[in-house]
Amino acid sequence: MLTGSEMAVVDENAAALGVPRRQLMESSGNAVARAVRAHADPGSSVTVVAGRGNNGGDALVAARFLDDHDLRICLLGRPETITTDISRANWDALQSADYPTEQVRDSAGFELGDPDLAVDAMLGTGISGALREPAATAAAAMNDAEATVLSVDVPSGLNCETGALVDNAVEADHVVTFHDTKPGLDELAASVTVADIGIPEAAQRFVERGDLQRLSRDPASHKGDNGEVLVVGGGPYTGAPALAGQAALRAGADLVRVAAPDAVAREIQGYSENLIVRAYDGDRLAPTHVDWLADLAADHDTLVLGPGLGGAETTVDAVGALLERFAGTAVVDADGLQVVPEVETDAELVCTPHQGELVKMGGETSDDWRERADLVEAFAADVGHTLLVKGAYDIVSDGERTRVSRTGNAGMTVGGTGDVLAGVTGALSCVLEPHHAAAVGAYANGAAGDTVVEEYGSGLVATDLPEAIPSVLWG
Ligand SMILES: NC(=O)C1=CN([C@@H]2O[C@H](COP(=O)(O)OP(=O)(O)OC[C@H]3O[C@@H](n4cnc5c(N)ncnc54)[C@H](O)[C@@H]3O)[C@@H](O)[C@H]2O)[C@H](O)CC1
Ligand SMILES: [K+]
Repeated sequence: MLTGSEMAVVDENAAALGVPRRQLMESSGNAVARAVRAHADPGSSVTVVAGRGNNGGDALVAARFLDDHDLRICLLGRPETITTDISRANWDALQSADYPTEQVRDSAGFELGDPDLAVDAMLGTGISGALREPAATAAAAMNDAEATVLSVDVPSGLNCETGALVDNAVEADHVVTFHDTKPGLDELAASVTVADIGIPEAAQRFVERGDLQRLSRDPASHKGDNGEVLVVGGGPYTGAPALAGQAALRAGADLVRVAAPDAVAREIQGYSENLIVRAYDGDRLAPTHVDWLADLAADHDTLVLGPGLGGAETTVDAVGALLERFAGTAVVDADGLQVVPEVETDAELVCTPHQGELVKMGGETSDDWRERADLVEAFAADVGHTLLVKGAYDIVSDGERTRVSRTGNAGMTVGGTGDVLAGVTGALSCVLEPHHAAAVGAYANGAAGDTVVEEYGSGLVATDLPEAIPSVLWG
């Protein structure tokens, strides 16, 4: 099942893979015509009621496949107000070929008549709110008529995010929906057909630019709030937490604090005035710091745990103890990773191992990315957390859903790029669910690398990446 917004992601990913929406619409229209023929004999009367969006466009395509029917095509609105170029092109094609089209200017101008079958192509995934005129009048007429009603994609009036029906929705007898079923279709009395419209499986498997749409939508729980990130890192190393922090800021976090040992706090602050550095005593993380850190972490949306902490036993113990106390979302990287398989935590973790670290955690890997994807999925299910396994193809899995990001290049094997990824993923976790944050994080980090490699070639360094992140994420 796919919601309308998930469908839009897949749709744009298909376009990124070379299958543009116009081509999909041609397939949708063809599928609609097949459904019409299944429910209306040749020679019977068919009235197409098309809205001004792409849902209408699907039916305008279908009309070209229905020359054996007694056809009437009503557009709800003026052709100049058709909302998309591809729908307008299909409207124009009907004009050129002299199909029987009509324009409905207002509700008084609509007369359904008595067709054998009515095609409801008024509204699909683009709906908001109850049906407005003239769609409302047209829906009522379809519901009152004897005609068989065939809805395109969903009955007009079904909210494709929630599955809820508005009060004045179309009551469909049949629905032909595209690519996958939609929320709410199961509960209808209608028969539902899912048509394959030629969206490649890769549009769902690979993270592509369509996934970036997630950033402009949805995060209802954080309205206007782009998040506060706490980086717990540093000690033996100082660059890593600074890189993670700067990357989190470039990925849209409002505030980034870095908690670090006071022996290195000034040095970390010295890298950037944008970071807020909070110091704890000593020169590396130890269990005595956990109470203070747990309280601090609770005031943040996400925790990025690991960059530059080092692998001292006391530090690793402290990481485990901190995760036991933490109940939010944490991105765990580097030396923090080894505690994850054993730790008891209420936190949702995004673990970002490279393949060597994955094996140390107890996971398996393979040179074949498809096999690796299956292995990562199984291991993610085992540990009960999201894994982002870095490689030429990054694999992201929460144990059920598995995505592959193919951005990035050989120049990114330089030190520090993983710290950038952890920071970006931490910031995105403030506004997206962990699985999507990891997928978009992997994509954006690699795409930033692909941007800067053009200038620096194999001389690119990790500090080049954060600056390239904003244009990747927000164009
Ligand atoms: N996603 C895909 O892969 C494909 C989808 N196809 C079809 O496209 C529609 C979605 O098209 P879209 O243009 O985004 O939206 P709609 O046509 O559903 O509606 C937009 C249109 O409706 C007006 N509007 C919004 N709310 C209301 C309302 N309550 N009352 C009246 N009018 C309303 C809005 O102003 C716009 O004018 C999808 O369902 C598929 O059918 C592709 O063809 C194939 C690929
Ligand atoms: K519809």
